[in-house]
Amino acid sequence: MLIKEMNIRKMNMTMKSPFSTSFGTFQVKEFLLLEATDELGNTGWGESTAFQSPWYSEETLETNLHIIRDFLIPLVLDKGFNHPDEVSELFAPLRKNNMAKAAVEGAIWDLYAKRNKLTLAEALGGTAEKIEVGISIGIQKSAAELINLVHGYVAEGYKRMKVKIKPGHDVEVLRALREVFPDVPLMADANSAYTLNDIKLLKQLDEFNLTMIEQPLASDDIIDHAKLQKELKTPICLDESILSLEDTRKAFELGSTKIINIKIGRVGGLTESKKIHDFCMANGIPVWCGGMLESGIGRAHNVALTTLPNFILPGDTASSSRYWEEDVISPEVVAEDGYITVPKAYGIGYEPNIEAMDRYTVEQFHFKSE
Ligand SMILES: O=C(O)CCC(=O)C1=CC=C[C@@H](O)[C@@H]1C(=O)O
Ligand SMILES: [Mg+2]
Repeated sequence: MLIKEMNIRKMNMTMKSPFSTSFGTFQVKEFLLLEATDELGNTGWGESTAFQSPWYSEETLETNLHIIRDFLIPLVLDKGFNHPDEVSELFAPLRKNNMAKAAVEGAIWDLYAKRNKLTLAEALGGTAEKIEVGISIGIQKSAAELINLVHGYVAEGYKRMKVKIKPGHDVEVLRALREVFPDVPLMADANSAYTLNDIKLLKQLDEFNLTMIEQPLASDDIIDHAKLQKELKTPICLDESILSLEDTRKAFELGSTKIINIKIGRVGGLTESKKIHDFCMANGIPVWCGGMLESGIGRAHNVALTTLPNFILPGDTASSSRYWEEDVISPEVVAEDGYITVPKAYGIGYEPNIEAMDRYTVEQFHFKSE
């Protein structure tokens, strides 16, 4: 498989409603889509999950554009690959920049699957025909508004509710939710908003029977999380702190986490995601697939990854229509009664909707080998 062309699209799409977390609020989403073409004219698609601002991680849309254009594309262009696992080996000498790497690697995984007449799920070794999904709900102005939203998502059949918390918006909100929904699978994501000084408060969360608390402490920490886990009944799930298989191993050995949220972009691609999945499966740590408010391309990659057997807990990959008036794939991703049926078409299994894509493309950068 020889990579002959790469195209970068800078996208600008507006979400139906703003999304608020402990680190900020956004509604306009600018991101990159990547298209790789081989010598036979097959194409594959990838998405960068970096946001415009370095809130969730240090990567941004612009740092990704720089790394992809100036470092990653020159490495893959005119290069032959037998398997997409070779891409992450090729990128290994370049430090971090995982979301940039994952975008390019993802396009090559899709290309590889299509070229070999496999679904991306099959290419990864996944077998599930449908996957269970939950929903992630941003911080709302009032508990009443949150309760209202949760009523709607429960009625739609989503398998678990994830709510965002931050200091001043935690115990009372969860208590209000639990009063109305005593049995709904519920978890809280703090996006690193607390420190060990908040142990007393975090211990109070044990009374709400949460499936897990996601990333309560610093985004680069695994030491304090281990101390906190000893004090909590509620399992800790690490998100931001886990950038690789190595991080996973260390967090597991320290006892910092009982569950891992795998985000393809955060860990540098599907190959690393699979390694983390396999390690967790061997060590009895359940995993689930996190979301980064992706368009259909990234969403399709998440669906494929989730078909691996240790994705035991429902992920964040909700229907396209939960985020977008119009998605950039056809058909759109649809969750029915909390399940997404894994598509049977080759590669990511959803067709890029080029007409729609063009409407949201602000700039393109094309690279072609002679
Ligand atoms: O619906 C989704 O795609 C998940 C959204 C979500 O929960 C997150 C997206 C981006 C950054 C964070 O706020 C958060 C997370 O940390 O998991
Ligand atoms: Mg998170």
